[in-house]
Amino acid sequence: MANYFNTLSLREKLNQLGVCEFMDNTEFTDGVSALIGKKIVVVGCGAQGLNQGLNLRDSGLDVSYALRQEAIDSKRQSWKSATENNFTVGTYEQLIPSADLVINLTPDKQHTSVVNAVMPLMKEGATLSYSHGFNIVEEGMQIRKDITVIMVAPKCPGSEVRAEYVRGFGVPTLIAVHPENDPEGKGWAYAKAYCVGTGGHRAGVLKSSFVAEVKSDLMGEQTILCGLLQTGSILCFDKMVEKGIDAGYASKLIQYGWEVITEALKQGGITAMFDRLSNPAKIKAFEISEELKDIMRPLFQKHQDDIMSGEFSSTMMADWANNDKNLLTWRAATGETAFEKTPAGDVKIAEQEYFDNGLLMVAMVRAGVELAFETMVEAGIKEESAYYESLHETPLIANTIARRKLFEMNSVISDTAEYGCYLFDHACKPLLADFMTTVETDIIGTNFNAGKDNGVDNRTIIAVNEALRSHDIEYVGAELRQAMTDMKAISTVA
Ligand SMILES: NC(=O)C1=CN([C@@H]2O[C@H](COP(=O)(O)OP(=O)(O)OC[C@H]3O[C@@H](n4cnc5c(N)ncnc54)[C@H](OP(=O)(O)O)[C@@H]3O)[C@@H](O)[C@H]2O)C=CC1
Ligand SMILES: CC(=O)[C@](C)(O)C(=O)O
Ligand SMILES: [Mg+2]
Ligand SMILES: [Mg+2]
Repeated sequence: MANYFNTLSLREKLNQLGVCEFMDNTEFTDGVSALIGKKIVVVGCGAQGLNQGLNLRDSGLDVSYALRQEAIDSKRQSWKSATENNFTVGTYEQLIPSADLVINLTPDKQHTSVVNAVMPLMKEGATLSYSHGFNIVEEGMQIRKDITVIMVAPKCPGSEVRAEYVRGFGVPTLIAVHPENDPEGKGWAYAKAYCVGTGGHRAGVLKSSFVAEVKSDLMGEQTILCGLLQTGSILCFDKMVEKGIDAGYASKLIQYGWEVITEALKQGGITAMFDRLSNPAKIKAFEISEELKDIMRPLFQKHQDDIMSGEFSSTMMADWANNDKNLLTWRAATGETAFEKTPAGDVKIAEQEYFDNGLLMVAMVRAGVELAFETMVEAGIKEESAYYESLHETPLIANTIARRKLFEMNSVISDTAEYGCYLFDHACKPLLADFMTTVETDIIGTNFNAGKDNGVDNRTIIAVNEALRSHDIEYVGAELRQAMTDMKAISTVA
């Protein structure tokens, strides 16, 4: 198999990268009806598998799980998750032949072997679905021509797919039909019904393509969503401890700080997040984020270039062939960092304090969100897709860090995202080394406003406010958030 994207002409590459149509509510008036009475069989019951299945069942659909024999025999976690939630569990041979929709939610590295095992068992005219385009685009997997191939990709970690659904909201979702596999023309009806079943239509849905999804998802996860939050957590923690801040305090400020500051981001964009700072702090955080953007821009561009060329995929697939040696080594090393090994202190931190004592974190979030958005759009990804993949998903990843630090984030995200996160982290830490030598506790660990009056130069604050609100991400974000009428505020740790 060859990388499907690399077989396309430049014109077709740009066409497929540019597929992105916002689908408003009127597109979903049929709800889940296209899938009522259909047998849905989910292969894999992990982060996405369990949580999507719970949502689909709660939406009235017939869901069961086909697990690999060894998961059943040795009662692995996936078997426990499916049976403890009272789902029917069976083998491929037992459940696939009668399935109308087979949802493949196994790890990307297993897709080729899983699809090769499952496809011969699928009945004529069945549908196969993915939540990430890697197997089709980066590996060029060929699917039997009578099978419809669709994608429903939540722009969110599995745990939050469920958490937002339970709150009565949902998560932004990209849906697609593989142009090579829509023999009966039913792909979009199935993809829309499946998307409604997960609650995605309440947050926002883009009619996308396998190419547009994979090239943006890899970029978002490697840079702003996981990579920068990992690098930022480690660098900020080490800096505070180096400067004598209590380690328990430093740990708590970071573990919960990303969630608190990005809750403002989720509700009102970068402008709203910066508005939580005093004027002097806003100007300082703006200046820091401009400097961080200049330092990190080449690294963001390198990640996007390597994703577009297929260089990233071949690097990661070499590790698959080497039994995930790098992934497992880097996962263990992350667990040994001081931030991961220092529990959050039993200390009260007021919600506002996370902003006043965390200017560097606010600056990192702005720098990362804007850089990821700019780099994706420059590479041919449309703004709506880039928004969901950068600004909106950052708070959802931050929710996982608030639960159990980087361990939780790296457990809940896919192995593909985790691998890319470590690649970014290894390159970004040295890149920021010189900058970090200039950092004092006034921008991370203590209240920036202490001992200062609130005065600023009028022209400076006017220019900063204009720069923050005039970024393209703020316009597309305001539009997309208007459609998020069901968005719920989450209670953040004070
Ligand atoms: N994680 C996330 O938040 C997101 C993931 N995605 C995509 O969703 C898909 C699933 O990812 P994710 O939920 O993270 O995966 P997980 O690693 O969380 O779960 C994988 C599941 O597949 C099973 N599995 C592992 N190896 C095999 C195998 N060889 N054959 C059959 N089943 C196997 C595992 O069960 P066991 O090991 O017990 O057999 C587990 O149930 C991927 O395509 C990913 O890119 C998309 C958006 C976000
Ligand atoms: C959670 C998500 O959207 C990721 C980061 O793309 C993934 O886990 O692959
Ligand atoms: Mg993603
Ligand atoms: Mg991903």
